[in-house]
Amino acid sequence: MAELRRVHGSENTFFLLDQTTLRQKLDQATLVALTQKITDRRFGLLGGADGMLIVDDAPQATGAMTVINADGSLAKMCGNGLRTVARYLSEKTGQQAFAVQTAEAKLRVRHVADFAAGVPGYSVEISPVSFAAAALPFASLNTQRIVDQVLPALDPALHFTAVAVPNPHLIAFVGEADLAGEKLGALGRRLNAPNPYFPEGVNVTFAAIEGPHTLFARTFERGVGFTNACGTGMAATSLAFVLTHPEAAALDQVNTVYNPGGVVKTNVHGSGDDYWIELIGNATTTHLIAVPEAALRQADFAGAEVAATGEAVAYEAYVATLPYRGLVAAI
Ligand SMILES: N[C@@H](CCC[C@H](N)C(=O)O)C(=O)O
Repeated sequence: MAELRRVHGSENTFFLLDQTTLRQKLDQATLVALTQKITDRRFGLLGGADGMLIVDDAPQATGAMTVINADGSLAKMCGNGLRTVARYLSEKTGQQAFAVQTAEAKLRVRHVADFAAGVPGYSVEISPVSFAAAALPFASLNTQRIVDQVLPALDPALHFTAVAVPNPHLIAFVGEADLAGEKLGALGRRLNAPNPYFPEGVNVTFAAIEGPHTLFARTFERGVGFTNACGTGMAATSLAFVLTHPEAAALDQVNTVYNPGGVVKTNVHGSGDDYWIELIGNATTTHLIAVPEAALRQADFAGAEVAATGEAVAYEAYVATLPYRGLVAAI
């Protein structure tokens, strides 16, 4: 039997598969086909998910994480997913603080004991950070760097910041009306279809500044569409917040970033162009799924045994205590 987990960070949902527990590892094409089928919102397992997290061995880290978006595309990083992988590896190995190998970097992760009552929390490092056009990549925008800039080709008035962490993000600070309106979806769809500006697509986040060190963020994700939260998006947005709104945010200060699925804490560190961001939030396991390995290879879940962990109840009770639930309902 193979074991899968359904996990989430701020209700950004994934299926987690540890390749090291299989008799024979799944190849890349099989993993992509499995991801597309299991995450499908209409026909997938447990209502689908936003993507798949593949755990594997790593020579110089406790484990490795590969991220596959719901559409089958590979992602360089996933902040919410990394917290759930950190939890999985922490419980597997007994380690509280260790490193996980991701596509471009070995990142530090650690257990956070006091995130919220009944809600396991983890802290993860988001890096490397780059503003270079080639790192996102972007083109045809008459600039080599986008920080607090109006880009008439994208919108006549919004001020954008673009940063790779190392997956690509485009951020604009907006009023709450634009969080709920059509603008984010239209821009996200446009920049994730064939387009001359972000040829590999981009995660687009709109964020409202709710007070000092406080944001509400909503993301249209590359390879997925709207998600309840994007961890790297909230980390990248926190960096943009520090750089463009010094009256409300600063380096080495904790930010609270609310999102449709919950809340995270961020802290931006570094200087010059050398930044990294700490992302702290829940790492919730909602289901354990046992499926014969042969069926897993065929993405056949007809005989899967699914057991709820009960953690969803504690998480929902926690989220109900958070502010901005009226805004969430309007989104
Ligand atoms: N939800 C994730 C990001 C997942 C990858 C993204 N869609 C991409 O393709 O870059 C997060 O929590 O960071």
